[in-house]
Amino acid sequence: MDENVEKKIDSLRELLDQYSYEYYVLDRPSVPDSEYDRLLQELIHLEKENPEFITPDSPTQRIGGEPLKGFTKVQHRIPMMSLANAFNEQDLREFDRRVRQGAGDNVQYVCELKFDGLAVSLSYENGKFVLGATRGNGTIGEDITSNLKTIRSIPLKLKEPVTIEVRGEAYMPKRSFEALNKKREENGEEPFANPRNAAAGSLRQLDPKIAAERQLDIFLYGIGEFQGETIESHSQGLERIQALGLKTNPKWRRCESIEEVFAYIEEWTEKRPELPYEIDGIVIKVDNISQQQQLGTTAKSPRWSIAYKFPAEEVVTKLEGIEVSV
Ligand SMILES: CC(C)(CNC(=O)c1ccc(Oc2ccccc2)cc1)c1ccc2c(N)nc(N)nc2n1
Repeated sequence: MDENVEKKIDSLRELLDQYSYEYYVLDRPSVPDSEYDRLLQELIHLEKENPEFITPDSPTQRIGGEPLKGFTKVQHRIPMMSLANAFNEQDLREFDRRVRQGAGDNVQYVCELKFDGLAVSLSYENGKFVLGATRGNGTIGEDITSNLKTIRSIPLKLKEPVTIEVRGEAYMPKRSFEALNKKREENGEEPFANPRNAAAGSLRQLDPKIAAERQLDIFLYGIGEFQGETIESHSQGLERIQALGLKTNPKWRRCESIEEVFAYIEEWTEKRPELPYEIDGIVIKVDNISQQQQLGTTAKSPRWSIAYKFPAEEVVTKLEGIEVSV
């Protein structure tokens, strides 16, 4: 009897993981929600009757148990760095000149959208999600594993049993932000100023049930440690973590020159309002890893990457009838 139950539980988990991946990572569900819910209820029922088969990576374990008393500290083996800023074309040409000076003229860049959320690190051991942490001060962060487990686009099990630590940005989509603030105002609570604060506030909740209601999402954009595999370029790294079942943002692009970087910035300055999530700039990275190592880092940020920040949007406030722009 137990033999069949275990097989049934495993096949339900596999199916639910696949459906969850299609819905939350690919944004391309192959079954209606009702089918997913029916299978999940069946798995919950089977696990209740056979608790000895419950494993931490089961889809039923996403919303953990009791609220935490506090967050334990986590030391990042590889620091989580911040980005130097560029505000105009001249800053970017300066960056390009410095990169060519340090790594030679044959350099390619990768451009990515700069997500305006909370930088987090996800650790997987033999393909199982074991630790999620905030960036903190770059060296010491906080263990928010139970809250990150509630983000449906974070797989509890990778498509391969690798040991890897990846970095990315947890964020609140614009629609979730508007819905959350509407509810808060209806309940007489203080609305969040922006999706970034809302995401940070949600991940700082001690009760995972609250984080689970906040409909957060994530984009992974970097690899920290990767046991047994060497990555030659940043773009190859993005493709590899996507193949593992992790959610990356598809809008990244390889650029052969700083002129192509300008074109990418132009394109996304225009398209920014249509995006379903906030971005506050564009991140430019040298693609080749050995050139990254040649350029190295300062104490705070890599010399091979820079963030072009969009100009702060004009906020016009009416003060006693006169219009002022701040
Ligand atoms: C580039 C990096 C700063 C990540 N990289 C690192 O944190 C990092 C960490 C150790 C590094 O190298 C070291 C290795 C060992 C010791 C010291 C440094 C290099 C980069 C970054 C930061 C924020 C980003 C963001 N909001 N959006 C996108 N799209 N990309 C982003 N990329």
